[in-house]
Amino acid sequence: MKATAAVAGGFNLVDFYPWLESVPGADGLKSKIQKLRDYLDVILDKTIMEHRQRIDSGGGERRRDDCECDDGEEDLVDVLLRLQADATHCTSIRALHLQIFIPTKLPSSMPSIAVTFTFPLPIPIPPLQTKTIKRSSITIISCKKPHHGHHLPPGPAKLPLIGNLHNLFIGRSPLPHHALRELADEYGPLFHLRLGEVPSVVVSSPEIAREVMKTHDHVFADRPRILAVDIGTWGSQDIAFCPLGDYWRQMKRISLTELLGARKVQAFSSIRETEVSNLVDSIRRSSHNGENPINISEKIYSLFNVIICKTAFGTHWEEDDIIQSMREAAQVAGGFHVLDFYPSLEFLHGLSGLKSKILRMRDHKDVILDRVIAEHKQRFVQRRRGCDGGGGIDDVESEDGEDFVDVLIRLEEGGGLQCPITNTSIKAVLVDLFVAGTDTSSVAVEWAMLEMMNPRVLSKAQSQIRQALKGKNAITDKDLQGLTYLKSVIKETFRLHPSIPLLIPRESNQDCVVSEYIIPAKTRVIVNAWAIGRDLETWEDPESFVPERFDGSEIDFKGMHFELIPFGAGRRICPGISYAIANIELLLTHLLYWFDWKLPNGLRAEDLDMSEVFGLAVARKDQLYLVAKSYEAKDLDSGSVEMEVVKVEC
Ligand code: HEM
Repeated sequence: MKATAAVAGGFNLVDFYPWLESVPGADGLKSKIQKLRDYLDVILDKTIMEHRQRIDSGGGERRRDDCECDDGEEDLVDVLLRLQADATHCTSIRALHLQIFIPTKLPSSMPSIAVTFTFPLPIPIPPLQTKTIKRSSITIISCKKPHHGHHLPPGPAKLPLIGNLHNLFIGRSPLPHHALRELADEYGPLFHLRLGEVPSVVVSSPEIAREVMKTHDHVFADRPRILAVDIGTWGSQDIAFCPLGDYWRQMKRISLTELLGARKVQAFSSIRETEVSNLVDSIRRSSHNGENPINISEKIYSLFNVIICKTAFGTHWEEDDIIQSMREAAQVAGGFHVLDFYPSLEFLHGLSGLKSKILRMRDHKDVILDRVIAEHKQRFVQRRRGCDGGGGIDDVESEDGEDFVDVLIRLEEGGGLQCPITNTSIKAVLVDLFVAGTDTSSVAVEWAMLEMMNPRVLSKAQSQIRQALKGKNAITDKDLQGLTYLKSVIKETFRLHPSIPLLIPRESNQDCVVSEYIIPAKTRVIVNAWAIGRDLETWEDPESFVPERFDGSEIDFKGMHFELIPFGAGRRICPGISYAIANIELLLTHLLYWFDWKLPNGLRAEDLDMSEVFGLAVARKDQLYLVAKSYEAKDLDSGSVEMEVVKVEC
């Protein structure tokens, strides 16, 4: 070490005549240094190995906080090994400058030695501000970092190859939104993970959600490419997963103005009202005078399936292969398949059989949707011919009774779009709307019904509805305005059970500082709306279902209040909010107006297993069976018609 210090002083002949370096053996310095280095190599390798062994045998279990503070436990080798293990820091480092003072007896011409080593990439950069750490005779006094001192958010240590997948899948809840909340409890509301190959951050507080989805929305509005979804949507030609760009902008605008806007939601009201009335009849029939508990989950799902089919395609398919393949598409869209975390290993999708399964599902959808589009195009041409009074395409632009396919064909035929619509993009958008519009709404109603098995909430909701609609035989959208308690029940349901608990993943398109941490470009951003809805600092008694918490509160779910974001926020916000809420409100009003509900066999809500299954939309694992006591409109004045309930199958 002394000898190293002496040559590092820079008073050697070769330092003044750099060209001498190429002269073999000039002033003997090179060979001297090489000898020194070889000697140090042996000693330092041994030292590093000993430290590594100590860390591996338990010293490595130190908590992050302990490691970061200058607590006298770590020496310099420990610090550097810890940073090396935490590979996340490699991504943002430019260089690490260590200036080392070696206080030793030196030639009198040199009062002390200050040697600066500059380590190039990928030496990891420490997650600390410029800071002095004294360790025996060595002092790190400067540490240059990019991004003005910002570093990555905290997170658990990464393992080679799998990164933090073990933190998600081993020893924690099997449901990603639960596991991620547990991690947020340890690492805070913004933490960093490497999921396989994918650098990710997880957002678990309203404040950080606001920063990501509002302040820096332009940075975080892209979507990661999820292979299964990409194949299933003909190369992400849909709206939900297509990359930010002109195509997405155009299709989002079309979805908001032509497909799901207020005018269109109003235009679809007759489909909604007819189908909900049909469901009421079907429940009356299936309850067999109250003898059979009803599988309400199935009924609700079928209803939303019919409604979306009719609004999208103008017709309705029974539950068959295509519906099944749409449902399976929803499962893979969750983006938590382990293969999604190894994008460079696409061939694994092939080996696992996932790719061929998705291709099979897509081929099946291809056949059916090609046929649907061809039929609609034929009808479009006939309508154009029928009204060809010289007006051409304008004559068929009457939007009455248009379903989604009609609208998209009209826009395709009309031309003039920045990004032309093709049959393939129509198919991708249809799959999107079907997947996004069915399960999401049906699980919301299912959770609402389940939470209303709390008799206090149920009777309060029913008495407001029955009071407001007293004597009505037909209920329409217009009757729903004043149903404030029902609206609070829906908000509370979304708070505790957001249909898509982790929203749809986002991806950053450039480096960005959030809450004083740097989030590099191409980081996957997961917003845990489920954890935010249960945040202890935001909500009082967050685990309880209390719709009254919204009394007199302005909080709603339209993307302005980041404590409640079941539909997301910012430019990627769900365009189907009005459509979904119109369906959900009408259905719940009918269910509560026409029937009294209870759990079969004297069960209470707290007896139910609330376990969930993960997919794009998260439903309860078990289907919900309920018993209905039916009311006829005429009975609302004169009292209830009792329908006995006997059998229980749960
Ligand atoms: C309860 C019902 C629904 C819930 C909870 C829901 C939730 C969501 C969420 C969380 C997102 C991602 C937002 C973000 O990244 O910030 C989303 C996007 C989307 N939703 Fe919904 N949704 C529902 C119903 C619907 C319906 C009925 C449709 C259409 C028929 C629909 C179509 C879409 C589309 C196209 C996107 C992608 C938007 C984009 O990426 O720009 N959703 N939805």
